[in-house]
Amino acid sequence: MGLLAAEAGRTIDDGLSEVREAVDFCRYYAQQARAGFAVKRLPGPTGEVNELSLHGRGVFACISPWNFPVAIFTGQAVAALVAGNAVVAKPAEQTPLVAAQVVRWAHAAGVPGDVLQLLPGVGAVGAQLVGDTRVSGVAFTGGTDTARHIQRSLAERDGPIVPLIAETGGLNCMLVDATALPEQVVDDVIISAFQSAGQRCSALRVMYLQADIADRVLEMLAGAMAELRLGDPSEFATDIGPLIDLAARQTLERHAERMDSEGRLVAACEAPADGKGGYFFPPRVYEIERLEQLEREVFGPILHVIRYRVEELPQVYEAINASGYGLTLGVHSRIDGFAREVFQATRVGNTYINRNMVGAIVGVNSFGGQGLSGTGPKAGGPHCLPRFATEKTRTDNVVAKGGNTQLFNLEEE
Ligand SMILES: NC(=O)c1ccc[n+]([C@@H]2O[C@H](COP(=O)([O-])OP(=O)(O)OC[C@H]3O[C@@H](n4cnc5c(N)ncnc54)[C@H](O)[C@@H]3O)[C@@H](O)[C@H]2O)c1
Ligand SMILES: N[C@@H](CCC=O)C(=O)O
Repeated sequence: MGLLAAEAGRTIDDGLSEVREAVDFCRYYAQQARAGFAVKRLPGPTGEVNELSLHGRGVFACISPWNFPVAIFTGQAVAALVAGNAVVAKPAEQTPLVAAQVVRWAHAAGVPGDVLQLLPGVGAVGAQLVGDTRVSGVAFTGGTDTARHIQRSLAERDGPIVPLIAETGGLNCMLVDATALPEQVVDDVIISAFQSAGQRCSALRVMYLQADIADRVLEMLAGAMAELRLGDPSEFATDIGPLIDLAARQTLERHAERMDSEGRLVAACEAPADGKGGYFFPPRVYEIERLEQLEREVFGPILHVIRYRVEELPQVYEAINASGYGLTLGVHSRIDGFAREVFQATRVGNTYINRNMVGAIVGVNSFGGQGLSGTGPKAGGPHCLPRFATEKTRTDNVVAKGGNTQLFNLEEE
């Protein structure tokens, strides 16, 4: 957790949840593999034995981002390993030290060195890895544009056709209706939009707020933001640490400049008293008119708010689906029917009702999106491991060896 704070700017809370998630991935995938990789007997005509089994594909390239440099790095690698593959793990260029530490521990725990190899380097190193025909599958987590590069590169490659598992970004929305409890909304919005300095793919980017309660909720949100403390991520008193690097801050500054003219600034947090030791960006909330004003994911602590009237809900669902992203979604309402309607009307991977929308737990909130947000299967979910494997069937005409012995063992009913 110390290394996570120093290298990735993760707060103590973030570090704790990352370590826990990494451990959860190890235990969950081990359990899933024991249950799911057992040979399955398939039905068939008498005298013929049919079996289905799962096998590793070969070498998997696991390419991970800097924002969960322990949990995602570990989750990808252990899923591929437990499915019977060897792994070349390429961490993000911003976080090679934590990755090296995880790999050292894996080797110390008994994973052979030639079965799990660390390949630190910049994006071009990942590109070279993907282009190598000895790689039999790619698990990627990162930006949507990078996933597209990888998909194109795999399509152009000679040799076997290999799977790409890609988990990417989101333009995540929350719908808050007039029956929601404002205090709970504000707590959950603060966590969803600003925890980890908004550097989570799952983070809330756009809150749709029913016009009838908007002023009150925004006033409370501004009050809660005034309590947030930015600073050294290794201090317990810190709520929000720095951004990952200067480029990230510059991107947010450019976006904020555009929002200053296109939107209305509702609230902004205080910069840390001593802004040294990191690229800080105090959280901000802007009110905007339409979701279409955001063309892509804004990866940091900037929340956008759109007021809506009940009769506009069909257009709200349409806008969310038309964005093409589909990662996380929040609903705050005390009307079950409304939450159900939102769930059914939107094409989104993870919907959270009356709670925050980050911090998916392995095996509980199996995580992953659709459309521009990823290919699936969900990380930490029951359908994940088979995608890392290849399937074989074995059909044996046992009659040819002297008969179907099973018939002799049948008991009379
Ligand atoms: N859906 C999810 O589960 C999930 C989880 C975490 C982060 N993310 C997304 O990740 C992004 C932030 O992470 P990032 O900035 O590290 O993403 P990124 O796409 O820039 O980099 C991710 C990884 O890809 C490598 N890479 C870059 N170019 C490559 C190429 N051409 N070929 C192969 N590999 C290449 C990088 O070196 C890094 O290891 C955000 O968009 C966020 O939403 C998604
Ligand atoms: N699984 C994490 C997000 C991973 C992406 O950054 C969450 O649910 O908050």
